[in-house]
Amino acid sequence: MRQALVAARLVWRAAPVPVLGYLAVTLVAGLVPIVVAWLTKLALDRVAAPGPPGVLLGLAVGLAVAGLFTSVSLQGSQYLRGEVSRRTTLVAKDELFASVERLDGLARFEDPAFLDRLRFAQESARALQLMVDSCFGLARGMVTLVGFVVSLAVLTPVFTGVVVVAAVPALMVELRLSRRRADVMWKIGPVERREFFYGQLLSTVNAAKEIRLLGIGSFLRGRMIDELRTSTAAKRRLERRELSAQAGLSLLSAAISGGGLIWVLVSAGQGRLSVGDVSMFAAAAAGVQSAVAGLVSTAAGAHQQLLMFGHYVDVIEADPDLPAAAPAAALPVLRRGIELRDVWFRYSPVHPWVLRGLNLFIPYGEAVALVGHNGCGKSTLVKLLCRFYDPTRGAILWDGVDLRDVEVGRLRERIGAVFQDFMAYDFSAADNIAVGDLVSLGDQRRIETAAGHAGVHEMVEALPHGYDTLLTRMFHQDPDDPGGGVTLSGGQWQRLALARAFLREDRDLMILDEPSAGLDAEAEYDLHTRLRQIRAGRTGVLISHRLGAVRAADLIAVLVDGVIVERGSHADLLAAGGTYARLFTLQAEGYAMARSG
Ligand SMILES: Nc1ncnc2c1ncn2[C@@H]1O[C@H](COP(=O)(O)OP(=O)(O)OP(=O)(O)O)[C@@H](O)[C@H]1O
Repeated sequence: MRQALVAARLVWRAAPVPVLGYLAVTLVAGLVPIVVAWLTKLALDRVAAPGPPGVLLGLAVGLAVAGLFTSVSLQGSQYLRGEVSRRTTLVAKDELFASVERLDGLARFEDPAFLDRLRFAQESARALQLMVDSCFGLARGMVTLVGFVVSLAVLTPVFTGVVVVAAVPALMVELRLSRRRADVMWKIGPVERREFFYGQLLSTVNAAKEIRLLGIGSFLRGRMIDELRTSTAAKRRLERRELSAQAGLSLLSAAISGGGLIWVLVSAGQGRLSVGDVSMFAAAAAGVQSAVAGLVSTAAGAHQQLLMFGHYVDVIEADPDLPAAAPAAALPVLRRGIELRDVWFRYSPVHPWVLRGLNLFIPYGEAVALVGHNGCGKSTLVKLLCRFYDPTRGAILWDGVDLRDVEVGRLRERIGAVFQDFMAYDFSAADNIAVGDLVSLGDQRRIETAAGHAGVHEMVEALPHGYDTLLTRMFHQDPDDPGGGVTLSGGQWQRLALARAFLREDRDLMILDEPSAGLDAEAEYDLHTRLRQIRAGRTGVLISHRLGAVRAADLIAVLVDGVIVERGSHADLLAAGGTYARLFTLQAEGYAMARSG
């Protein structure tokens, strides 16, 4: 019922007029077969016992009008159906992705069950029309059924009862089958998602290099086909089961019709029924049975679509993934600093601890560098600062205010960041930068300044269409250009991501996670010099494995096994002779050996 209500409200909101028109045409179309059957019976009776020709003519005109309506209504209902479909898909998709956008954290996107649900929800959003079709099909079937049942009951009440009662097991069987179908679709959801993943992998340019060099194309194709075989086998099993159940139901209805036909012919032979009655019986018996069969399978279809639509409802009504404080506290402009107080974190109860009671103070106006081995939790800490997850235990305090007490959007407005796995959007160069702060969309001066800070302005200007150059070869630059856009190098992309972050340089906190990993030595030196100038006196967190890049930081914190084991300036840490000193010396020796060797 919940799904049905949500669906009905959505369809009504999206397309009230077309849906009413579609319903009206559908209901009238449900009446037409009954009208035709009665007109035919009356015409045949007139032919058998001739009367005034005007009556026959009137019946013939009536039949012609019914035929005309059938063909016109078919075109009209197809248009209205299309209109309902277009409008509902638009609204449903918008609503679905608005709900996905409302998920503030990342955990749901790492939950396979949620991802399966989301895929079904997307399919349901596109196929909402099928549900409307089924419901209207039910209404139309009911109109036809009631009309024929009444017509048949006039001739033979007993036979009518048998036909109607025979529909009950059919309905039960079909409903069971539809539940089973929805069950199977849910079970094979992950299989289909994996198949889709392999398909994507085999057709994207990013994977193409490695797949070709390593020669793993047929291996991946094999895996894709294995997944497809698994889902196909499950569907085949389901359809065989459906086939045998439906064959049984067909046998039942054939036996009932055969019995009825024998009775009618015998009665007509004995003169108890007219030729028109026989034709009425044939039309009504076939009409009732096909209406019952249609109703049963439409009801089953609607039932299955509702079950699938349940995933859509679950997604749009999903609880927030990060608890929201009510009322939310105000987030002050940062003046003292950010404190991570005894922070424990693991990605889920089944994952190991990443942070284990970490304490760190990021003072206002200072640059703090995080250093540590791969996988020690540096990027995780950054994700907690942006509140993509909440600490499992402990707290993060922004000038004393717990991040959990403020609205997530307010917090993120105060942060600029370049993530280690930054995005390369298939947009123009200008838009790739402008998404860093949407108000700058179209503000060429701001975009160019940010690009200048990131040392990428000249490169972008030299592109075939300057800032308007499309940075992808997936789409055409314009319809007359067969070549598509351009592809940037890794380092060029990284500078562009930096330009995006520089649009937010006035924010309270700037996070740079490996901002120079893809840059050449000169560009790296240049970047850090610029950063020092631009970010002087501002709060920042910098992560880098190149220790030369972090030595100028006000504070360097060394992370080992989820806790900070050393903190201090470059000089302090070198003097302390601990982990940082060892790592720094190793790197410095590497360079020195390279120079001497
Ligand atoms: N989304 C996730 N779900 C589960 N585990 C994760 C997730 N992201 C990271 N991890 C795990 O958390 C640990 C810390 O990862 P993190 O990315 O924070 O390390 P890092 O210090 O930034 O490493 P690197 O220097 O290699 O970038 C790793 O063991 C990693 O496997």
